[in-house]
Amino acid sequence: MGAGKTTVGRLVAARLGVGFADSDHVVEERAGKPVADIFVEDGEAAFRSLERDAVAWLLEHHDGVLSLGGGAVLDPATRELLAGHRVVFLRVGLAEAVKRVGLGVGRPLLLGNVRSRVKQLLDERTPVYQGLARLTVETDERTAEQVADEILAALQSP
Ligand SMILES: Nc1ncnc2c1ncn2[C@@H]1O[C@H](COP(=O)(O)OP(=O)(O)O)[C@@H](O)[C@H]1O
Ligand SMILES: O=C(O)C1=C[C@@H](OP(=O)(O)O)[C@@H](O)[C@H](O)C1
Ligand SMILES: [Mg+2]
Repeated sequence: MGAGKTTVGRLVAARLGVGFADSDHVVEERAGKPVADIFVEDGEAAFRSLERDAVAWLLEHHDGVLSLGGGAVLDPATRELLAGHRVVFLRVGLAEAVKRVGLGVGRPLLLGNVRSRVKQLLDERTPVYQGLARLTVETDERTAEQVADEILAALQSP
């Protein structure tokens, strides 16, 4: 969270002239409410189930750039579906992630102590992200535009 997946994904899609989708947006559309409300009213397991279905649907039907929520790849079935896709890991450091997510409003997993939650999630998830990524891009001290440029350069080189 806060790595810039939604922001940078949209920029990369615009520069390539292809479609853009974000799994959180599809989940919100299907549920008819924001992610934060799904967590509070239905629980994380319900969110993960909607997320798994949304990602599976998007990987089959959406052509272009897809941004996932930060926890989507914790699901083994989702990881399998991503095999063969050009997965990009946007790496973000603890301090920068905390700065970007602010109070964590809209990101229910960060409520409470944002810094300690971000640290815990980075520690748990970084090996998963590294294992899946074809390309890893550092995002600290770079604008979203610079991150998008780096992804495009790397994906377009042979
Ligand atoms: N490289 C960057 N540098 C500074 N701010 C950024 C960068 N990428 C994204 N942001 C900002 O950080 C916040 C979180 O970005 P977002 O795209 O929602 O991240 P994610 O989808 O990975 O959680 C947004 O306010 C966005 O404008
Ligand atoms: O990391 C996570 O588990 C989550 C990340 C969020 O998306 P972003 O990574 O786009 O903020 C959103 O899917 C939900 O709040 C859970
Ligand atoms: Mg996002």
